[in-house]
This record gives sequence, C-alpha cells and structure tokens, in this order.
Amino acid sequence: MSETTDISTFFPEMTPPASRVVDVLLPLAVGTAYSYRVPEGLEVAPGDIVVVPLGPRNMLGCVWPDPGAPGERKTIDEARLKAIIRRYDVRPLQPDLMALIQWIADYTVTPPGMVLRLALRHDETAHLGRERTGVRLTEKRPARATAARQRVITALSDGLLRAKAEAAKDAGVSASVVDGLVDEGVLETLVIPPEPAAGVPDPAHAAPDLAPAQAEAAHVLRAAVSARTFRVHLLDGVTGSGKTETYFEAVAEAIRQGRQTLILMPEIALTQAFLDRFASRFGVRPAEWHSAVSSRRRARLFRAVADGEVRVVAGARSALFLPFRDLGLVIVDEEHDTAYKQEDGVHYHARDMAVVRGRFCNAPVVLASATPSLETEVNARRGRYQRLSLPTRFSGALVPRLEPIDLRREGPAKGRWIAPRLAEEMGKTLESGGQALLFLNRRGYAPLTLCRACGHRIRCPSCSSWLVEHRFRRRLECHQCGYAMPVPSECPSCHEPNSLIPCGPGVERLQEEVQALLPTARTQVLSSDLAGGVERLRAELDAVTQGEVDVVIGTQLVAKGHNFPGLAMVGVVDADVGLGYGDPRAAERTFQLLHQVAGRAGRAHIAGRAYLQTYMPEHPVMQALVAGDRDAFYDREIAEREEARLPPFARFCALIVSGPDPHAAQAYARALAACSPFTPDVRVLGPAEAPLAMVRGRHRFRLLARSARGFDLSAYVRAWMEGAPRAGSTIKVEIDIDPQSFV
Ligand SMILES: Nc1ncnc2c1ncn2[C@@H]1O[C@H](COP(=O)(O)OP(=O)(O)OP(=O)(O)O)[C@@H](O)[C@H]1O
Ligand SMILES: [Zn+2]
Repeated sequence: MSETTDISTFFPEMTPPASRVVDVLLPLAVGTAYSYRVPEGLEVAPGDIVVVPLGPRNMLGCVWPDPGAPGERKTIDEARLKAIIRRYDVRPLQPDLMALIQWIADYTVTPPGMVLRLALRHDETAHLGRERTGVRLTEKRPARATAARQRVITALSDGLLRAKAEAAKDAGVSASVVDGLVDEGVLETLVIPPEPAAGVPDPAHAAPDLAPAQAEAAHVLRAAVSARTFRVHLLDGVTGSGKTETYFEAVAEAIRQGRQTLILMPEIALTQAFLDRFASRFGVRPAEWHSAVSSRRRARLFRAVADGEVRVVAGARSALFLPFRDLGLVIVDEEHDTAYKQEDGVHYHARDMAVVRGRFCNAPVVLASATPSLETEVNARRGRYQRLSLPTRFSGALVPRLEPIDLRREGPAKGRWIAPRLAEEMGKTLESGGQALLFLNRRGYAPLTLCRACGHRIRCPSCSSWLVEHRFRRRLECHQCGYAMPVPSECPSCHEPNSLIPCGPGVERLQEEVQALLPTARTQVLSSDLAGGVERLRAELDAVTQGEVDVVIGTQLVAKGHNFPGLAMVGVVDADVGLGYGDPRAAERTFQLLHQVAGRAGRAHIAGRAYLQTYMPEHPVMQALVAGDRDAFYDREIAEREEARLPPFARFCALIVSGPDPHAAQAYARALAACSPFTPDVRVLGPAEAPLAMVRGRHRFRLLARSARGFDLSAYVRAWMEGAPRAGSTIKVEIDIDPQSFV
C-alpha cells in the first residue's frame, strides 16, 4: 500500500451529480455499479442506502460516487433506466468507509460489490428498515364488549405500550381480538422506542494505577488519539504485561474526545471475559459485534454505530465494515492471530485493513501482541510503526521459560502421549493446588483410523484428508468439509471385523490418558467444536477461571489471550506438530502459538512453568522458546525470509484453480500460467497440485505469483485475469493476495 493514497484519489467528486442518474453499487459479484434513475421528489447522494429493482426482485444498494469523467452520463438513455424505489432512513455510508470498500476491492482483486456485501449483510439489513410497533389502551371503549375484549382491556389497563403478540398473550386471547380493538380505536398502535444500543462508557469510572511502562505507553497513545492523526503503534508487551489496561487509556481518551473506537478481537469465545473487563474499567460493556449476535440486534447496532450513539465496538473482523460516524481509534488485539485472515470470499486480512481504515479516517491504530507477526515486527524495526514496549508482567512474576522434554530419550511408553516427567510435574502442580494445561492442536480422539489387518486408512470421500475420530460423538469426521459417518464395525476395504484402530492422539484421547494418570483430577477438553457451541465454551472458560477444573486439555483456542489466574503449569504435548510441511510461515506460527500457550501460566501470584515435548529440541524454534529469546527468533526468521525472498520481503498472490474434473482444472491452470503477462518484476510459479489436493470433491491446483515488495501485484493480477481465457462453468479461480496459508 502506498503512503500517499487518500480518499480523493478514489473519489475525485464527492458532490452529488447534477444529473438525475446515479450509480448504485449492489452487494453482488459484479465488476461495476449499475445506473439508476432518481425519481421526482427524491434526493440522493453518494453513501445513501437505497432500494432498487434488479430483475424480478428488489435489492439494497449504496449510491456510489461516480469515478468517471463528467459528461459521460449523457450517452445514457435515462428513460430506459429503472428508478430507485426508496432511500433507507439510515445515515449514509461515510466517504472513509466507501474508500475502504473500494480500496479492499482493488487490493484483493475482488468486485467491489462483494466487499460492500461485508458492510451490508443481508441478515442485518433485513431488519434495518423495520420498526417494532406496539399497542396501548386509549380512552375509547368498544361498542360490543365480549369477555375476550374485556380481558384485553383489563390486561392493558396499566396504560403501557406492549408488542401486539405480548398483549394477546397477557390477556390470553388470539391476535385477532387485539386487531379488532385496534380497528375500533380502543387500542392505538405506536412505534416502540428502541432500547439504547449500548450504555455510555465513562472514561473516569475506574481508572487503574498503571505500572511505569504502562503509563509511558498510555501517555503516547492518549496523545496520538488527541492529535487525530494516523499512526500505527505496536503495543509490544510480554504475555500478562497488561496490554489491555494500557490501550484502555487510549479508549478513554477517544471517549473524552467524543469519538468512536473499534476493538478487533480474534476469537469470539474470548470476548466474554473481555467485555467484563471493559465494564469494570468503564462502567458499561461495549457493543459486541460478531456472528453469534442476533441479526435484529446487529441491525440495531448498525444504525447506532452510524448515528455515533455507540462509542465502542468490540468485535470480530467483520466489525471493520461498520459505518462509524467518527472513528477515532482502532485497536487490533492479538494482532498476530491467523483468524484475522478471511480465507473464503474476499480474502482480506483484517489487521492490514484495520490499518487502512485508520489511515482513511485519520485515526491512530494500535496493534497489540506479545508475539507480533513478522510483517509487523519488520515494520516496527524499520520505524514505520512505533513500538511501545511492556517488558515485564504486571504481577511482577516472570514469564515462564519452556523446558524441553526430549521425546527421543524420555518419551512415554508406546500408545501413550504424556512423558513420565510431564506426568510427574502435573501431579506436583495439582498437589500444590494449581491448575495444569495440556496443549495439543488436534481436535477429536485420533487424527487417523487404520485397519490392523490390511493397513487401509479411512479418508474423506470428497477431500484429500483423513477422517478424524470423535469418540464422544461416535463419529469419523472430515475437518475440511464436515463430512461425518459412524465408526464402522469392520474395515471398509477388507471387511475384517473389529480391525480398526485409532492412530495418534487428539485432545479427547489425551483426556483419557490424564484420567488414567490422575484419577481424581477434574479434567475438561476445550476445543472449538465443543458440543453446546459458544455458550458452552464461555461457561467452561469461566469454570477454568474460577478454578473448577484441575487439568485443561485444549487446542489452539486456549492459547489466545486468556487470563486463568490459577494456572501454574503448561505442557505442550507435541511441539513439532506445525513444523515441517514446507509452509514458509510454519516457524513463525509455531513460535507464536507455543510462546502464547506458555504465557497462560503463572499470570497472577503463582510462579508458572512450561514444558515442551519435542523430537527436535535442536530446532531453532525450540531453541528460541527454551532460551526465552524472542529477538533471536525474529532475527533469524527475518534473515531467512529476506534470503529466500519470502514475505514481507516479497509479495505473493496465490491463485487456486479448482474443479470437479482434475484434468480440466489442471488444463485451465496451465492455460492461466501460459497467459500471465510478462514482466521482469513478477515470477509465476506453478501450477502445482495444491498441498490440499482435493476439498469438497474439487481438485485444486495452485499458481503463485511473486513480486518485489514495492510492486503493485494487485494491478498485475487484475490485468492478468482480464486477459485470461474463459474458464468452463465448473472451474473456479480463487485469488488470495498475501496468502497466509499455503495449503
Ligand atoms: N494497571 C493495572 N492494574 C491492575 N491490574 C492490572 C493492570 N494491568 C494489568 N493488570 C492485570 O494483569 C493481568 C494481565 O493483563 P492482560 O491480560 O491485559 O495482559 P496481556 O498483556 O493482554 O497478556 P496476553 O498477551 O497474554 O493476553 C490481568 O489480570 C490484568 O487485569
Ligand atoms: Zn471432506
């Protein structure tokens, strides 16, 4: 992204055109906005949300600024255009949001309508125009008073406004009785005033005493908020250093200035504890925005954010597209988290786009992490981002070092996964009243099921992945496509009965082993697929915080930002799991994940310890973790990336060509490669079979385009796609700029 871009480069004219024709961008996968006629008596301007006819149906869209040269319009025959039906009564999208949508569309090589769709999602907008009405008793009495009618009058005699269904229910009558009374004027209908979308946070509610390093960082952030200028700050604090309390001071300043704040979080299961912490600092919870919030509530928030009524939103990456009236601060918590990258539809990285949004609205951006992404670390080292360091834990405790357990020398017996030393340490931890956490990034019981008789391995019928046994649900499941089948009683290949055996551990199997080792311990598995969904997950996380669980067995979900005060010990069961797939980001991911997991231990008043079971203790990632030497890891990784011309020292774009027929998909991928425009700045690699060669019955081939850092790879790919031969209808091309995952 170039430093000089600003809104005016996209939208030279933000004034409404004199013509009675406007462009309306629809939330569809089309390349451009459509022209519509503005009917007599309606005034619309760019940013307005309108309803327009499209084919047989009506659709919501956004009046879009016209980037074309003035006068071009004259060629359009106005009379033949369809007219806008009406304008929605919500505040128009602001220029900075429209600029963001256009920018992301250009950058990710996606039609702008697809990006608009992230801002105008159907399930919210379905509720946008709706007002809730209720009924209330008037002075008038019915001409004909039946018993049912009398019950309604009695039930509503308090004079309060109720929804119609509620009135009928309270009186024990059908809705038609209520309707009859409305028709006669005995009841009047009124709009039910909406409840406030969120409370007003009080910046002075409970200001904490900050540690000196926190105070210093908070000072810089407060100044940045009041300066109202774009700047990116890396809040680089060790795990447990109190990054949250520190950036809350920036939030407090934004509230004082009357401006809005967006806080992005990687994991919605995390938000509960966060909302409570926010409430103890500011007196009320912030507005919460993610897919588990009801669509009615989201519609309400959409409006309230646009009106400026909601001051602080904490949410998942889609909150980036909310129509803030006056955004004054953007925070990305755990900025290194992979969940920020959307891997389908529009392939955008929410952390990077948060930076773009901050720039478009002249607001400071805070990226917080104990293990910054390599991209961010390089930006901080170059001085493009300002680093604010919190070098110690708030509690004064030391960040635990990871102690290696060499599985080649002191591994567990065959068929077991917990080494004797780790088992012993867990026992000691529990005896002294602490909690232990075992980390294994594998859901289910066993990652592979094998026939003892013929060696057959059970794989998904439509993906190139093994089926994972979930013993609790008694099923084999595909983690790619969700396919599930009961565990068969005989081998599907040789039909030998009772011959199937689980291979390797998942968290469920580990729980069994812990129960055998420590029969009195209260154990809990925590993974994203926990039966009972987010609600259950939140309850279990709470139980852990309250000390109601002795041993937590968790996947990567437990590595993210949790603050479990009683947790004294962490054991990483298989530290090697993420390494060695030829993924250029494998070392970075492993380092971040394991460092974060270890960081869950010893956060309050007990000392923390962490162990790492590995077959390769000499691996540089393990060495850096064991030495607690973060800089050594970054130094080495940065040098290697630079040497190998990998991001952030080069840019990549992955093109995934997929189709039901492998030959057709491969042939098209080859044709695409052959027509890539020649320039010495770009190298196109492939096509090669993607590491995940088949997903949902589609065979996948991957092309990678690589360029130097400063090169506009998006423009290159766009030109390439425009000149590409037409693909058959079954073939799909996905464009993934700055790919995070190389599968
Ligand atoms: N100034 C403060 N006053 C009181 N308590 C604080 C203060 N700063 C931090 N804490 C407490 O210290 C603990 C750790 O803080 P926090 O969870 O913000 O750390 P973090 O830097 O976000 O760590 P991680 O990167 O592991 O998520 C929390 O219990 C928090 O409430
Ligand atoms: Zn599958």
